[in-house]
Amino acid sequence: MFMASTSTLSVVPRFSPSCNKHDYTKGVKHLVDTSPDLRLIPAPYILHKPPLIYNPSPLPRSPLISPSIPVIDLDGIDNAITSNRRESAVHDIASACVEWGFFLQIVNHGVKASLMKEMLRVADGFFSLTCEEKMKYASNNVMDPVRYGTSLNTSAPHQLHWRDYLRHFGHPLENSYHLWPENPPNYRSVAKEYLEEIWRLKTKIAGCISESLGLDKDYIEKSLGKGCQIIASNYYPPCPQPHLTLGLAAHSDHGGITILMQNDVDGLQVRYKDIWIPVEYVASSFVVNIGDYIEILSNGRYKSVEHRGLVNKKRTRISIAVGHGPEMTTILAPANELVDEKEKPNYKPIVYKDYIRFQQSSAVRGKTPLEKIMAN
Ligand SMILES: O=C(O)CCC(=O)C(=O)O
Ligand SMILES: [Fe+2]
Repeated sequence: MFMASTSTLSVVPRFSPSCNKHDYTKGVKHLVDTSPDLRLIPAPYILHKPPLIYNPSPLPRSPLISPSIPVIDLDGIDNAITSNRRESAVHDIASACVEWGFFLQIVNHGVKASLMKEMLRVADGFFSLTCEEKMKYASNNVMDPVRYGTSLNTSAPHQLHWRDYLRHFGHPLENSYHLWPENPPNYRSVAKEYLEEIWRLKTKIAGCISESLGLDKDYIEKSLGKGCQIIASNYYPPCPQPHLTLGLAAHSDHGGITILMQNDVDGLQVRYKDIWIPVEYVASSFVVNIGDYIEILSNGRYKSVEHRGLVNKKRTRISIAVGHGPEMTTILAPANELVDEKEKPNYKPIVYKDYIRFQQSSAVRGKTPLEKIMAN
């Protein structure tokens, strides 16, 4: 979930109890709401040479240089009568992996459109609370079960990004439900229903990925043990100079399977070979990508793919990413079935919790954290 460039401005967001103007730790929404004439973005948000590093202008839609993200239809994949539907979904997933690493949009996924909308509404409601109320959830500890914050998810010094976020654990619900935001008043009930549905959807997708790797259908699901689910709601307000900054720097996700939905404002891009492809909004769909955990488990057959978030001048973008990984104490390592005498493990074993801490202990993103644990 994070940043590839190096920083020299070294702005460290620090949290203080009062809500003074231009205290950037209060969030970028607070900055925008309290600066009606904001025409230039403050210096801490300006990234070095962003047009060169990030090329944020939308790419022309030519099939040669701008292929579209594969769309996979999950309708009927668990129905014995339409078992060919499953075969074709598994086949489509395997080819998307070869072409894209693993990054796709899914439709007919079984989650009600009304619940998706409601989840977006309560996330928006949270960001619209007073600054004082949001700051009750602010914390500098990246492992805290509930956190409101701004910019990147690290307490290391970094240049600011045009994003506020709310992150908290989901499944297993009993560990953190009582700590989730109390407002808006229906936040907890809607987020609970949403996260339970997304957990089930993840199980369906994990089955297809396992099969496409030639593993038993429940291989990945079993490998998660009790599992770990983290929801990150991202809020990107309009930005007067979007070409000078980013909402979220290029990163790969640390977990196994991320299921993301967004409002109808574009901004997500995925790295395809060496160019950035915009992920266009498809109503009622989810964007699904694998993270570092599945890259490791597959011994590199499937690659976690870098993605990033751009901002725009006109409209607030909201995205809700739900990541799924194994229990925190799990040792990440390639599946035994996928390594043998000829094919050695390509990654050094590491405890999941330590990998997350390692990834979030610095502002260096891209795929650098994963490269650091590669075996050769
Ligand atoms: O805003 C987006 O679309 C990307 C969010 C994301 O990649 C994340 O939260 O890990
Ligand atoms: Fe991400």
